[in-house]
Amino acid sequence: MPANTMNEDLKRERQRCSFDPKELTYLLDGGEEKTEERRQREKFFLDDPELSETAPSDYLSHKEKYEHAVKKACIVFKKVQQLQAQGKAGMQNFREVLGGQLGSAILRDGNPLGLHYVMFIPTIMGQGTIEQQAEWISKAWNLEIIGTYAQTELGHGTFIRGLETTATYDPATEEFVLNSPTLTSYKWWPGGLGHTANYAVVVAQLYSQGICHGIHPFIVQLRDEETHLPMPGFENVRIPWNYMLMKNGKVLKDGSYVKSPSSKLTYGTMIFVRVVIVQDAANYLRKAVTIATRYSAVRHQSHIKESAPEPQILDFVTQQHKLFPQLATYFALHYSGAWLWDMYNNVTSELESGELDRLPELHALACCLKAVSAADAAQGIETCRLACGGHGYMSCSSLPITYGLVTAMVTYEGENTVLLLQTARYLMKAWQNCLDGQPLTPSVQYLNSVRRSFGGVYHKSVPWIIASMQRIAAGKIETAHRHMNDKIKRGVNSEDAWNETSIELVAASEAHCKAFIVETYYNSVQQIVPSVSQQLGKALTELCELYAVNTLLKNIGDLLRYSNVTTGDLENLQRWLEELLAAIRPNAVGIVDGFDINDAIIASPLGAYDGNVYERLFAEVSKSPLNAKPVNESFHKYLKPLLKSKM
Ligand SMILES: CCCCCCCCCCCCCCCC(=O)SCCNC(=O)CCNC(=O)[C@H](O)C(C)(C)COP(=O)(O)OP(=O)(O)OC[C@H]1O[C@@H](n2cnc3c(N)ncnc32)[C@H](O)[C@@H]1OP(=O)(O)O
Ligand SMILES: Cc1cc2nc3c(=O)[nH]c(=O)nc-3n(C[C@H](O)[C@H](O)[C@H](O)COP(=O)(O)OP(=O)(O)OC[C@H]3O[C@@H](n4cnc5c(N)ncnc54)[C@H](O)[C@@H]3O)c2cc1C
Repeated sequence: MPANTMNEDLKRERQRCSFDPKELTYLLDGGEEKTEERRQREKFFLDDPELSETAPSDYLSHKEKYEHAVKKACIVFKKVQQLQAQGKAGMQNFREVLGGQLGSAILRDGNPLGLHYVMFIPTIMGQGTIEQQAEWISKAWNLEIIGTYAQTELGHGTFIRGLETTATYDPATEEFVLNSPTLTSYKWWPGGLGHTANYAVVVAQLYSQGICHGIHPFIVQLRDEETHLPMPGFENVRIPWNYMLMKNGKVLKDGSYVKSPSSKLTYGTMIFVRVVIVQDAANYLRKAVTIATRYSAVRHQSHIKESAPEPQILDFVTQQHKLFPQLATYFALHYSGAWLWDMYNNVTSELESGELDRLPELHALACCLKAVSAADAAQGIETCRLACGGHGYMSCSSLPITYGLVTAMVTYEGENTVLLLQTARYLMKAWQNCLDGQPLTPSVQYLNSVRRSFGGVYHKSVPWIIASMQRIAAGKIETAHRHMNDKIKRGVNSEDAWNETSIELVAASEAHCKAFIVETYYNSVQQIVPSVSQQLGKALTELCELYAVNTLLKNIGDLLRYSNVTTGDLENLQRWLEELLAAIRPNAVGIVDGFDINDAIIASPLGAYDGNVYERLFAEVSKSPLNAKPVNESFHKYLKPLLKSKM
């Protein structure tokens, strides 16, 4: 590939952009200094020859992939320690390096230590007493032990009250006896459980004095610290009394049980990971949309006008309609995720001082935001793949693997439908409170005002769209609530009525979440615009408007059902959408440049900064071991005899 050549189309795109992409980068990183620190950090890892790929891991066997991943995870860990020693990395950077987009670029096939950092350590911090934290945290930080989070069993992932593993307290020896007596009680899915971890937080039903007290977390050693040989399996395994994490519920040495202020505090780590997922989903989406946008600026195909040369595929308005909403969705999830992170931190510190009031609202928001961000990012990444035609299907494009990582988010840490139903539970109570004139929490305040009006007159503004989406959400909440209560009045018991209404309940939850995202995104942009250049402010505003208009247009049926919108208003909305796509078009490449994702993290011939798509694609396929020899052995072994036999 010729060195230092830049694709001519991308050069032109960069000249057309109305703002300086660096300004966007600094905004997203939190300042120029932060950008510089991030870039240095990335360089520190990506320039390490031991971490850079000599050949794509696609061509390795499963076993080799695992061994390769462990080797790299260990190198990464040592490098993080070096940074920490120099005061250049904190907990947040740990997450970025080990779990964020940098981590996923270095450890393309998964991080064997991921669960150690994302769930094992946070569980000890959130559920362990001060003494237990003192005992376990430094060992875990220094990787003297490697942990995982073993909750899901073969028979149960969602319904954790139904877990079968038991931990029975024996006061005579001051030990817990752990048992997984059936096939369905085997722990199944925990990351790193098979070969990497030597300890786990095991979630089990606590029995003491003959009474079951529900699920609780226990630290269990899985493998010998020296030989790494597995400890005897989960049949009557004894662990010391103080291996039960007892910050919340406790068993005293005599076996009496002291209840937690809320049994749901045991579910705390899950809330933490759901909050983290919103940001991660956004970051994976921005990587995919960077690839697809740059590719679409470089790729020429077909005609718009027969007389003109083949256009960049980015000039097809349908292509813009595939990609630009994904650009906007990134920002929407980024700002909603940041908002949720702040709320999480505030509520967590309130919990520390015994205040539990805001936990239900946090749970309701974390559930629906995790579900919607995972689903929308997965769908958005798939749209980006399709937007790259055949080349997007190639594994080296990085789009299939990115989709694979994000679609897993739909299932893990609470399956999406199940989480939306948790939010629906909260919304049904909120609607009842609204009817009863009871106070409402901030995120559902809108129900009060929307209840009184069927809709305002159309005006071309995001506040009108927010109001419309709130009307849709309130309408759906009201309908589900009414339908469920009608059933109950007709004699259906409340649990069956809930199940029978659950399609509408899930839809209500999604609508509530979408209204929340649009409002949070809009408020964030309103706050930012005065502090940035007029050009960047305009670009950010257009993206926000696009997200709002496009989301509303995707819900035309609901809009017609729940507001007094006219068909003329819908035509106005469609025109507005088309105007926005045209306005964003010149800035599209500048926006993804502003994301400032290093080429090694992009890891796709379609999306590199220089736009040398075809040269890079060719270089990539040349790496396949299949292409090393002109004739593969299988020809002589199988094809040739078959061809001969036909002669
Ligand atoms: C630093 C390095 C980084 C490295 C980075 C590497 C990358 C790495 C990527 C990540 C990788 C992750 C990998 C996945 C790891 C797993 O997937 S771990 C397993 C996760 N499992 C789950 O999420 C299970 C989902 N299920 C559940 O959460 C619960 O069973 C359910 C669905 C919430 C139901 O629970 P339940 O006890 O039956 O509750 P339910 O009767 O429905 O409700 C009772 C009450 O509790 C409330 N409630 C339920 N849950 C909660 C809660 N959490 N809080 C507060 N209240 C709650 C309800 O709102 C309800 O309230 P009321 O309406 O009665 O007032
Ligand atoms: C990549 C990956 C990594 C994971 N890592 C871990 C880990 O490290 N540790 C760990 O403990 N677990 C882990 N898990 C397990 C994960 O948390 C569970 O798979 C998840 O919680 C879903 O539970 P399930 O598999 O039992 O699905 P199920 O609950 O069996 O879901 C199957 C279907 O049933 C539906 N359903 C279930 N209950 C309800 C309901 N109440 N109402 C309506 N519909 C319902 C669901 O919507 C879904 O359509 C991981 C899973 C994956 C995929």
